[in-house]
Amino acid sequence: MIKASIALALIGLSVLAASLSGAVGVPFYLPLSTLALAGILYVGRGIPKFLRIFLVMLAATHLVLLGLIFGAVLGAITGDYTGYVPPPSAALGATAFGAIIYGLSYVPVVRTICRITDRYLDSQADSLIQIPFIGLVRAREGTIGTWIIGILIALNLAQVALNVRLSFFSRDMFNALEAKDAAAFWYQLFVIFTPLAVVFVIAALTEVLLQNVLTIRWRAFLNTYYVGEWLGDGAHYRMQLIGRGADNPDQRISEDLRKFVESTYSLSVGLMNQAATLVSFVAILWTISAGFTFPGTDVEVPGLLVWVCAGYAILGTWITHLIGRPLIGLNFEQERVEANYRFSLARLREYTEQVALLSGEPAEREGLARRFRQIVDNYMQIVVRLIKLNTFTSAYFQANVVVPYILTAPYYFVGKISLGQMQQVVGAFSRVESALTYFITIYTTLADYKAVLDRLTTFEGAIASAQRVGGESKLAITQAAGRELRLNNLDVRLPDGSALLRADGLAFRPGERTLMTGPSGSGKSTLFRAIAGIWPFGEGEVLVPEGQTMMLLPQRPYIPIGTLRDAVTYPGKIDAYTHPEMAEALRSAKLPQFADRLDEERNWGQTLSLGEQQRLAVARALLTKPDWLFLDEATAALDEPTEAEVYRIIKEKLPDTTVVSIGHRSTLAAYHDRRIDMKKTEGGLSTPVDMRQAEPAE
Ligand SMILES: Nc1ncnc2c1ncn2[C@@H]1O[C@H](COP(=O)(O)OP(=O)(O)OP(=O)(O)O)[C@@H](O)[C@H]1O
Repeated sequence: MIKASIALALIGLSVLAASLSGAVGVPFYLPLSTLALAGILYVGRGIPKFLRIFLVMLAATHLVLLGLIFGAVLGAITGDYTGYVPPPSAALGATAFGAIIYGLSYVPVVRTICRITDRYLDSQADSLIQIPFIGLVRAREGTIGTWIIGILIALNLAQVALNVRLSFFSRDMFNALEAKDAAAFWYQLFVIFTPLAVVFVIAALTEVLLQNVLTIRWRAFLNTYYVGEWLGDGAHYRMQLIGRGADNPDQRISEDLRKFVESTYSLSVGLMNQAATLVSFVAILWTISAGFTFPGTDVEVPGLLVWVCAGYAILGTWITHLIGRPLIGLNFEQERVEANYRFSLARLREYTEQVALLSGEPAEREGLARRFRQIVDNYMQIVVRLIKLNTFTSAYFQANVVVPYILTAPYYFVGKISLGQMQQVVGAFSRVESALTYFITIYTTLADYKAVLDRLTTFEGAIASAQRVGGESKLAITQAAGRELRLNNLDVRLPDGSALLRADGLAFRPGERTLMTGPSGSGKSTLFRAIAGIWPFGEGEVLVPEGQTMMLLPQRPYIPIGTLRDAVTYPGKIDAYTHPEMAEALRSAKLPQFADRLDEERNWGQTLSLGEQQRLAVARALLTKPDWLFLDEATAALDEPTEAEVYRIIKEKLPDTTVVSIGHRSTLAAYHDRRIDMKKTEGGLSTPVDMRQAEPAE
């Protein structure tokens, strides 16, 4: 609060300096505006780092401008200064921008942007960067990002300054032409223009290079961060259990992060560039307009050209908006129908076998054609709209060429301005006009950017709730001495809080093979999830023998995209096992035909039958040799003789592994020593009952 008041007072000071500058002059307002900017910098120490970079760079610009102005004053005294004299308003502009940036740090949406951005700028990760002429430099990633953004801001401001200087070159060159002064003309061309043009090209190239380096490094950092948060501590699974803001994480991580980085850069630096351009060239137009009278009258209008230019830009943008407005909805619709079509194709690719079996190709073709027709129909509407819009914008752009001449010609003919000044107005007019147009049309980009920001924040929110649910879970997995796995006072619930099952004192003993049976939906798989530590809803304790490894095989195993070697070693490291070990595991798991295809890369999840996928998972278990192996209907797709063979192999190859299975087939009982049946109690709650104890005859 105190800081905001100080900043407000400083902004007031800077405005006061602005209003008095005309009356009191440079010596008065320069120290005042410097003091104001220094004050804003001082109170701005607490604002987000991203905004602070802009503040610091503006302060630096302010100092450079001050230097130029003092140089000019000094030059005027000694009489040999011929360079560019920045108007006092330029230094004041820097102060005003500083104040605006400080104010922005209080806007909620800007704070959200800075929160995501500062994550990168504060990154402590050790990193390397290749700097031309210096070589590889080691620094913290956040420091590298901060420096690149700082340099990019400086380059953008330098380009604005160069444009301003070039507009004076244009004035002087045309004045030389008008005066038929050949020496002055060549001087302007070679001594003034050429070095400026070289600097301009170098600045533009450096900007392109740095901008691309920045966006990819920034995106890489955010990508690692978001993927880490999403996958960390099982948040990805819990997010879909609680189901809030969890849709399409793929889009959020790939698309939205890319758009966030690109738009944050282009909007922030772009806005600053356009604002600086606007202020600089408005100052030029304002100065040249001095003494201009309203056409046909004797009334002097201060800054006449500025008002005409603003009116012209607003009128043009307004008409563009009226004609182009439907394009926003049409483009949105186009993205939607394109996405629908893409999704239909991807779905067809996934279910190609089912479609072929049902001879569903004609139906698919018709469905695809219908969806594609939507693309074409919408596209045609866009084309019609674009033609209307282009008719106006082309005419407007053509008019842009002559309008400034029409505006200034009368003043030129009466000798109020020189040909050079007329030329300078033409350039300044187009820059002010395009800067104003940029501000007015940016809202469509902002709407898109806001949507990206919302998707990222809801995604973060979903990750945070998933982490909270995990952290606050009263369902404890405790490592304990001893060799038994024991459930103490365990109440497992559904995500909505309703009770699902209760187990107290149930123990799984090492070496004993246990089969869990029970009606579908009674909670057998959920109990496995609780034991594995991924189910957060409920309370109680699962005592796990200390230091022992656990592996759970679900009914449909996950097969990653890649080689068979990737699939069989998942989630372990690919080089954790030798080629013969993997081949042997596949042979033991009754997949001998794949033993020499380990390096073949294909979508194995789609190629292998469900039974083969289940045997592949068994091969993983044979390689991993866990202390505890939980099989959740993990052999349900196998024929009975193969299932029997798989259980025999597990017993033979993993003699020290304790097996707990879930299954419905009665034949499974033969491979287990003990049966636990999930019974429903009167309240609808499930509870595991030890059938060996309950029915000793079995
Ligand atoms: N993420 C979830 N959200 C809501 N309810 C769930 C969720 N996961 C499971 N359930 C519910 O919990 C109950 C138990 O499911 P679970 O898969 O554990 O049963 P199961 O005994 O293994 O069944 P089956 O023998 O058919 O595999 C079911 O009624 C199921 O609908």
